[in-house]
Amino acid sequence: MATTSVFDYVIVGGGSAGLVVAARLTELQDISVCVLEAGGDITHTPEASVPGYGKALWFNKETDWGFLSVPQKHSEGAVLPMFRFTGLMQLNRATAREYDALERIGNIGWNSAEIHKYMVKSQTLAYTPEELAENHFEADKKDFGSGPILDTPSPYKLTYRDEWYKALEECGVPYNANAIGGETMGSWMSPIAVHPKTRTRISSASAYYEPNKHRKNLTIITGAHVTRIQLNTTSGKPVAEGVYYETNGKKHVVSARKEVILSAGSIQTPQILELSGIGQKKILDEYGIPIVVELPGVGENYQVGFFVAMSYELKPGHESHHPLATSPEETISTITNICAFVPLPKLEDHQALLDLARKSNFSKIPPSVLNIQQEWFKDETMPQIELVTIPHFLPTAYQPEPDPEKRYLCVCGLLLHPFARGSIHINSSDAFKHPDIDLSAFDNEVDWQTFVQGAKLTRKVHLKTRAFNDVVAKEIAPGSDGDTQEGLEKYLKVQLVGGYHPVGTAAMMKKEEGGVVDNKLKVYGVDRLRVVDASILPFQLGTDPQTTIYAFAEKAADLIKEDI
Ligand SMILES: Cc1cc2nc3c(=O)[nH]c(=O)nc-3n(C[C@H](O)[C@H](O)[C@H](O)COP(=O)(O)OP(=O)(O)OC[C@H]3O[C@@H](n4cnc5c(N)ncnc54)[C@H](O)[C@@H]3O)c2cc1C
Repeated sequence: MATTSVFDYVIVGGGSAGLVVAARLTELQDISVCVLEAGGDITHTPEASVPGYGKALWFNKETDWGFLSVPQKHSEGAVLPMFRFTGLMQLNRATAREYDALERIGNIGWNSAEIHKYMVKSQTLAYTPEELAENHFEADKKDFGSGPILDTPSPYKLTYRDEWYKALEECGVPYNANAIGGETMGSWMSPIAVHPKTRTRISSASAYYEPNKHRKNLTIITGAHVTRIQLNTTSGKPVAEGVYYETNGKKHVVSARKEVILSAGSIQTPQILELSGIGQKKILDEYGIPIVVELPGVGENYQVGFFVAMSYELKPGHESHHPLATSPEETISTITNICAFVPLPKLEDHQALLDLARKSNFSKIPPSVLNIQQEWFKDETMPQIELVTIPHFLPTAYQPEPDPEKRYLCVCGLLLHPFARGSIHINSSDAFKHPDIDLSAFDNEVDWQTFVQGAKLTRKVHLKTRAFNDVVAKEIAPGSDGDTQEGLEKYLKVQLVGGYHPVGTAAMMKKEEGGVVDNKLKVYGVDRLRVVDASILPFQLGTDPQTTIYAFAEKAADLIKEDI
């Protein structure tokens, strides 16, 4: 086995977080960084750069890992696809209280003011004054800086946008003119990450890597599958000295003079830790991996949220994505999302849900987090359900093919703060074998009943409001099956999708509560090893996570620089 090279920092994973850290560290010219990415560089392929082509990447071996969950025993044995490709590109932020909760559970220096500072650093408001007015978006300039991620409006105009806002208002959910200012409750249109001139997707690859790829101190090796961390255990506390990886069946090791940074995402970061001997002894023993650091929280605390989509046919005169459209101008319409963030009191039967939550025992949730989650559940303004409209056809058993003459609307209902805690663990010592991904979907009645109420709200908005009466011709799915409690619940179980936002498997929490990293993102019990990706989030945020992950990675880069 040959040592290929030595760098100051080795980053595992060139995704959303990893490339931000690489770009910021290599601003220091005397620091060398190597990023190892298992996938290829797809930044300029039409599938990755044209907004709306995202679906072409799902289940595509070249671009998606093809992860599947283990059968979900509380959801009729469903095996859910766990896509790992970013498809939509909504740039949303959580409420300020959610970021403050990071500090409330013991992570000093992680609060809304601090995260806001890094959101400002990473994001630029790229709306013209006319676009702000047209989108009823009262953005505050202090929430943006001149960072590489551009927040832009979709150029596609929805014919039913204002009716949708009014329909939500009829259901008690007001319009929110600045939902990225710290309070997300309400309905609004999400800013998107699409370049205003080229109409190409903005990602950490296009925004943080492309402009800096000429740097002599930045090396990216693609097709490099990291198999484990090189740990030196000869002098007391184990030290991360590099990583082992494989390219085209050839084995390599790359050394890190200063640190190894794991940014392999919520599914593979815990996998790599376990393969390296960091995790639960019982699991590592089972696969013959010598234990280096016993850290029971690795791979636990997995939260992903859940969603289900419903499908509507629009009345003549209303526009949406043409099912056969492929040009960038046309496919961009599929990411023109109006969304609504709905707290519990806006759902029917919310008192019953509160009673249920009070009586339930969530033994897998650490006490400090559970207190906060119960507090949010009661909160009049903390969203628990998100409705997202995606203006295109949804193939279902009810109607597998679109009628090209007609226009459709698909609406997803998401459970934002699930009480379920799943896990991701290795099932082999082979680094190429997918780990067991268990969402624990609906292992508790509170999640399930809240999800059902969210679906009822979705149907009410689209079928029972005056404002939307002239917009929807009919509901295709679940259609009349949704009129009975039994029929609706069956539909939700069959159409359930595991969320796209996995977090929590290397949580930034106290070690005794199941934490894996401290507030400097250092792995407990190991020197020179940090985690910087979505896995550090100890709880699910009620938002799309990308902007938060960029901000976390920006902060992580500063934390690392402080130690140089
Ligand atoms: C379909 C879909 C749509 C989404 N839409 C949105 C949205 O609209 N807005 C939003 O905010 N968020 C969205 N998300 C979520 C967002 O994409 C993720 O939360 C975010 O990318 C997570 O960042 P990360 O750095 O933790 O992991 P990733 O971005 O997944 O990066 C991890 C990287 O590590 C690499 N890697 C893994 N294992 C290894 C290994 N062993 N060796 C080498 N490299 C490895 C992976 O290939 C990957 O490139 C969406 C997600 C999906 C799946």
